[in-house]
Amino acid sequence: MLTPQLVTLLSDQALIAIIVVIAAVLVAGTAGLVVSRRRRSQLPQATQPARLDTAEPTVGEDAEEPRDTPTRTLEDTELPAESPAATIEKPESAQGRLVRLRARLARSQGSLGKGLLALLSRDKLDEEAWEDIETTLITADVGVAPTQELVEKLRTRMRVEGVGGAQARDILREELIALVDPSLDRTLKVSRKEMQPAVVMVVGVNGTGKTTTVGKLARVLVAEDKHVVLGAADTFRAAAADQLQTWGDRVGVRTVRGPEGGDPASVAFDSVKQGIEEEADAVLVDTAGRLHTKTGLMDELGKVKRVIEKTAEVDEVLLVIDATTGQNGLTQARVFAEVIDVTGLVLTKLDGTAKGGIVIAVQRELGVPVKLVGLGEGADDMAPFDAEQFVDALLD
Ligand SMILES: Nc1nc2c(ncn2[C@@H]2O[C@H](COP(=O)(O)OP(=O)(O)OP(=O)(O)O)[C@@H](O)[C@H]2O)c(=O)[nH]1
Repeated sequence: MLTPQLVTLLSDQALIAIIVVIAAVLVAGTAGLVVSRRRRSQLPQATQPARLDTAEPTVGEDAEEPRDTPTRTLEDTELPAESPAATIEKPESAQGRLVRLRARLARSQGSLGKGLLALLSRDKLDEEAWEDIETTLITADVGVAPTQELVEKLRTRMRVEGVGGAQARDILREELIALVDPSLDRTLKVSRKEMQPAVVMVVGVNGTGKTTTVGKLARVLVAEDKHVVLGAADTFRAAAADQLQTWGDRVGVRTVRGPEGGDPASVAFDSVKQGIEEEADAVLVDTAGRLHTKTGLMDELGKVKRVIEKTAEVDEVLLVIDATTGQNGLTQARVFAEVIDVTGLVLTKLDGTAKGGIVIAVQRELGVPVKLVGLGEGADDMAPFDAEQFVDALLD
């Protein structure tokens, strides 16, 4: 028989037993979970390939959820106003630039200047030596007629004045300077007239460095505290206007542009109008040179000039020639000179050629002075041309 005490004792023991069993079950369960978690975390990721959803969109399904607001275009996006003053550069003044760039010129033209000097300083100047001098000059693109003229003068002076290393250098220097012609007026007409800005058109075959020249010239003028406006009349190549504007932005100069493929004459007109309104000192107009026929070129450049002249006089037409193109450059120069009155030449890339003689040849050919020379891709690597400094650099 179960007494009440026994019942109480039994139920206490049963209670304890139940608690022990529950505790054991709980402990075992927790341990199992920990172990399985550890195992999972120890498995290398690579062995757990993500499950791929292989359902592919079918025809008519949109790639993304339809939306009820239209996608914003680039034009709609407002850019934060930029403070122009923060990025404006202070260009180097043009004065003394040729002196800074002299070493570069000397390096590229070493074979011309030093080659001539070495030949002239020989103990015996025989026919062979004179022939070598002629070849050196022709190879440096001086041109046949100026070469013969120079050799003739050198021969006479060396005979009359006697030969010696130091004298040879002086004679050569004098005769080269005479050939480059220091008497030519190389001043750029870039000063404001009574009521109007000076207008400069920059022309030349594409790739010669026209846009770069306009940009560099703008810097020269800004360094002289001149107020400049740029005209991107090279509407042929979209990037040309961007390129020009970048040059302008760097020195805080406005660039007037038109639509891509638009009428260059109308952009030129607008830029001059802008220059007049802003009372600018100078308007520099970049033009396209990508014209294959002389008639096309004449039509375009002639029209640009005529349209500008409705409101202002064109003060300078600068023809840009790539010095590395040699005879080709001369041929191009001739064509341009036939279609427009060129007032000055810009010889670019003189740093990249040993043929500095092109300065002499092209001036002779066109009867127009070289006014500027490009001596590198740097923003201030363009200098006003000076006959004496140029020859000194050749003979350095
Ligand atoms: N080394 C050197 N490179 C130059 C000089 N001048 C211009 N260049 C380079 O020549 C290349 C052509 O210059 P651009 O100014 O684009 O020529 P462009 O005549 O305006 O050409 P288009 O716009 O295509 O008609 C650029 O890479 C310039 O950096 C120079 O004096 N020396």
